[in-house]
Amino acid sequence: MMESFSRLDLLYPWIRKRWGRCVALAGSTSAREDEASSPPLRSTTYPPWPEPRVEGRFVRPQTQSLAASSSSPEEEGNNENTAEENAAIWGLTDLGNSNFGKFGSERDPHRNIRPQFLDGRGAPWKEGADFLPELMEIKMRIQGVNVYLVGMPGSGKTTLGRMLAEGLQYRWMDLDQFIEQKLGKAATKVFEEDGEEVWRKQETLGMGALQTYVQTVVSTGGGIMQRKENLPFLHSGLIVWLDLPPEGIVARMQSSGEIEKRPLLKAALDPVQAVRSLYEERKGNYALADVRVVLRGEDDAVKCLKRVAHRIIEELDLRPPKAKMWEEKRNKMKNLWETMKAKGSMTDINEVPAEEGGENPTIGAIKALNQDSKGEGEKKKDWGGKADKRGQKKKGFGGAVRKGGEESSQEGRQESAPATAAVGSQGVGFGLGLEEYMRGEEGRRKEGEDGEVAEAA
Ligand SMILES: Nc1ncnc2c1ncn2[C@@H]1O[C@H](COP(=O)(O)OP(=O)(O)OP(=O)(O)O)[C@@H](O)[C@H]1O
Ligand SMILES: O=C(O)C1=C[C@@H](O)[C@@H](O)[C@H](O)C1
Repeated sequence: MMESFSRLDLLYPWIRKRWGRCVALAGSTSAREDEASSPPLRSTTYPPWPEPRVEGRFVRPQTQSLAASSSSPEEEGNNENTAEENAAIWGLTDLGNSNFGKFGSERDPHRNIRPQFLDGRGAPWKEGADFLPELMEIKMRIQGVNVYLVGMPGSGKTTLGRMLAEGLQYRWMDLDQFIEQKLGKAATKVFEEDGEEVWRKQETLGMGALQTYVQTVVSTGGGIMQRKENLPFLHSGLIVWLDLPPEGIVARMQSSGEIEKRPLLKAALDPVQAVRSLYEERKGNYALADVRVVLRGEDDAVKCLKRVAHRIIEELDLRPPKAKMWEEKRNKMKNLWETMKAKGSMTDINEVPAEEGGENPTIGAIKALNQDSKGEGEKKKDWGGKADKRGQKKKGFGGAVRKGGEESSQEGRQESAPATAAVGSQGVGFGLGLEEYMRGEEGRRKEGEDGEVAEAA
């Protein structure tokens, strides 16, 4: 039962940090060790959830329908766009019946409600309250940035993503579902009828659209780390790799009947071998995530989520992965915001001022994608600069599966992947958090004290 908020609840993360976690978390490297040394979880009272902060703030595009409402967000005192408007700015114009609409702040079903702790299938998730303090601590420490779950198909990104979003009281979005709804067909059909490249472009555009959101957990597609143009987007948030071994993936899918629902996987002669070779191909790229969570197939979703929470906190403690980058981003966004304010409005993404004398690489990537999708569509290079041999032949997950791994051994792929530093140097660039996030907690506190926005961090 929920009880009233006490001061101890607020202090709990710090108390735990000082006395509890040094035993529980320090130096634990394997998932099993994590489990064994978890701090005793308490059945806790928890504070009322704060009002979600306004997200998705952006200058309205001057389209016919929107021009009447406001040309200057400041004047109207309401400068948040709907999800569709943000998506339109990023080139996603035909959202149709998309899931994405749910994430518009005004219509967010999660707004103002307490977490109900349902698991991925809608069953009550009673144990959730036990590790709510950990979730609260994560929420405080990541300051509203998005969490991107990455990992192999079947690793639990959808299931755990929903639960994590609920626990953090974030929005949740499944990128696969979003694309499927936008294109009006299942991923497998897109791969078969239009080719992998079409899917991959939509993934990148979707990631771009998400850059105007904060406080969102995104369950990405299994191939998201395979494209370097997605990395600046992913690195604008916290990337969590759900690392479930191939055996666990196949066992889960077999027991839930999912394998039957995936015709391409079903067609594999040896599913474990097929998943394993895909895993080998990809693990070097997944390893660019900020947090790797080794999961066990036999653990239920609540246990898995608990491990996810522990690992995120552990990683934030051991080597704060993004603090510096987030700070830089806030500053960049502050400059951008001020420029946009000075202009009164912005009509086109192309008008975003180039940073440091060059084109913003993120925007450049989006533009290139848009152009490419209009024209012939030249063959993309993959990470290591090699031409993508798989092209339309590979049917994503299923394509690799069917080939039983013969094609997927890519020695040297890991070495050829750009280092995280190189990713950082592309500049996470654009889009996250906007005004609220730029100011950050400290800025907001300071604003409260002296009535004006202060530099965050
Ligand atoms: N911890 C868990 N315990 C048992 N089953 C799980 C667990 N997590 C997920 N599952 C089940 O495994 C299957 C795959 O999970 P899920 O769809 O969440 O993975 P995913 O990473 O989103 O996959 P994809 O990338 O293919 O969409 C589902 O049937 C789901 O119910
Ligand atoms: O692993 C992959 O390449 C894919 C996984 C799915 O989530 C979808 O994103 C799509 O089917 C491709």
